[in-house]
Amino acid sequence: MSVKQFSIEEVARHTKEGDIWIIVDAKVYDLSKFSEMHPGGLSVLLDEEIAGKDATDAFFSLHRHEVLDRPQYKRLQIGTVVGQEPQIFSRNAGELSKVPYAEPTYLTSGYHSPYYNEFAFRKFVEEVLVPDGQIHEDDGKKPEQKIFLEMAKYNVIAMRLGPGPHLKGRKLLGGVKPEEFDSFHDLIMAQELARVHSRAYIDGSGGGTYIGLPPIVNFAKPALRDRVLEDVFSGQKTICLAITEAFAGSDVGGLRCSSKRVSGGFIVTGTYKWITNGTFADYFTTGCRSEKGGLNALLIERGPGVETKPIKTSYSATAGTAYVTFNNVFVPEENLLGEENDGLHVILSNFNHERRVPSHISTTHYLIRWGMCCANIASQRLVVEECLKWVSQRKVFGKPLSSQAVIRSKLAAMISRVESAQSWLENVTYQMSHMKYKDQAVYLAGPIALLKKYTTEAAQDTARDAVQFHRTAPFDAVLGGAEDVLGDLGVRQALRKMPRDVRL
Ligand code: HEM
Repeated sequence: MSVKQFSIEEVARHTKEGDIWIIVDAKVYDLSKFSEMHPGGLSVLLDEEIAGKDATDAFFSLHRHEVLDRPQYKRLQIGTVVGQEPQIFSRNAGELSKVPYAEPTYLTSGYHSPYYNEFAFRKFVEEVLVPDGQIHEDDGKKPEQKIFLEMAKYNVIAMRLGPGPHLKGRKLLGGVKPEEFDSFHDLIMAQELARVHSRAYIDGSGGGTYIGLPPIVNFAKPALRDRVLEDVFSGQKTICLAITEAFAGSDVGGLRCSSKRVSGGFIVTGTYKWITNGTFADYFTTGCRSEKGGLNALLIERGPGVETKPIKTSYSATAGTAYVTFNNVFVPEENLLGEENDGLHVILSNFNHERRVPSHISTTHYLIRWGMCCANIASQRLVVEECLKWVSQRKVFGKPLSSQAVIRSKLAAMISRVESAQSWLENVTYQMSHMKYKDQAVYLAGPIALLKKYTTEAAQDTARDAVQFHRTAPFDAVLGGAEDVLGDLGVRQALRKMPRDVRL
């Protein structure tokens, strides 16, 4: 389709209320009708530097590029400027970013990595998960059923459980052979999933499976295991892990929910809180107190006596976080996981991607912590990319933010943090993929705990720096002058007042 072309002089004739044209990146926009509805107001568009002019710099100093890609604004474009070509393009789904440090080195042109072969997951994330994620991050609803089916089609649900025998015989996304799927594939998936920009949605689309299914893989009787695995891996049903109580928090040893032996099974009564995916899960992997004082690990199926209510958390309700009540629920014998009264072992061995391994309380969560590090570091990298873009396009007093040394110094710290965390993560992942499973807990639980500590501390520093660039929360830290700018102002004033007659 040919695009209409306008001369700069023609655009310059449209400068009045009800008749405003502007140019952004060689594209001509007719804002005549939109100007009344413009969230930034009419007057800024009527400004003599804007109406009828090339407003590219002013536009990118205030908006993200994606504003122009939204259908309702895209149609405001009526043509292009004669002799000019657009220079700014959005990255297509699956493509790599060209912004420095926006990709780990193994994905950056010109760099090498000792660790990775190619594995394409980004296209799936950006084409399938991102659009649905953006909708449900806002409306708080469960990810669409078609998303579970799409993930199932490429065995993504099974892959999100990490390497292990559950992948055997499956055709995996990216053509990876099941026996070759290792911790680095796992890392790539976790990091690419962070691109959805919605932690809650990622949890909603598989968080419960990640922690609720391993006990089934490892401890359920074959008939139950095969049925549940088929239901979950095919995207038909979902599972969650219910082991945190209002009374006990995450202290599984202190669980109060009770399971009483009856003919053919157990009767379960109790409540669980903060259960990810609980509002919609079909299966609940639980630990319940046994009459002998230990725990019974049971798979409870949604049915009579099972009630789930959403609870408010600090992230979106799309994760399906629930308060779960079991009221005299009958659980058949075949849904017992592992041995009776030995549920603590089942629960503490959880998060193992592979077979049954004796576990120790202090090492229990190391794999889940490793997964959190992957996602967290990837999110920090996204922040670095956003900040690099913003400081280059945002103009203050006629100069980009990046012209300020204090801004560049913050960026240097952000980049250093993310690169060091990624290198440490890759080293730990290399150990994971070369160590026998039973050795991992012994050698890696400590380093992963430290990596997690370093990563989350770094993320908080990076988030604090980033909001200074973007003029958003934390409220008082920016209102009345951003901390870094005020710090610089204070020191510069002190330096001006330095007496000439003092020396060390
Ligand atoms: C194609 C043209 C434009 C479209 C579609 C557009 C759209 C929008 C939208 C959707 C917002 C809400 C915030 C956001 O989503 O980023 C916004 C805010 C704003 N726009 Fe525009 N805009 C256009 C051109 C301009 C121009 C040329 C200026 C010139 C100065 C301008 C000034 C502003 C201001 C001051 C705000 C408020 C920003 C803030 O709250 O920080 N806009 N615009």
